[in-house]
Amino acid sequence: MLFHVKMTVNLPVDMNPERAAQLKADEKALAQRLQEQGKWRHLWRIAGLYANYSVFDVDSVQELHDLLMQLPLYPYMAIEVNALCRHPSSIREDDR
Ligand SMILES: O=C(O)C[C@H]1C=CC(=O)O1
Repeated sequence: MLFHVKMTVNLPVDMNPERAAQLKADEKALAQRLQEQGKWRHLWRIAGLYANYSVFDVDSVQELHDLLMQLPLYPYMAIEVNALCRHPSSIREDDR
């Protein structure tokens, strides 16, 4: 199942810089692990914003929920989720 996810990060302006750096490093490590596993299929920066558009490929809504909740930056994110399905005009045979 594919889901389009928008994540907007809002770190508190008074957050300790070392704490912020650690959260970002932990987030990057998990994001790269999930990409290697094929769960986090696309990750794009939204130009000009501390935000991304992502596509997740998961087995269930519950799995998506659990992945998002475990992101280190989750407490500081606004997240929007849209379920995707195949477009009848798509020429990509490998997309579900
Ligand atoms: O930078 C972001 O968009 C937030 C988050 C998503 C992946 C990652 O490494 O950090």
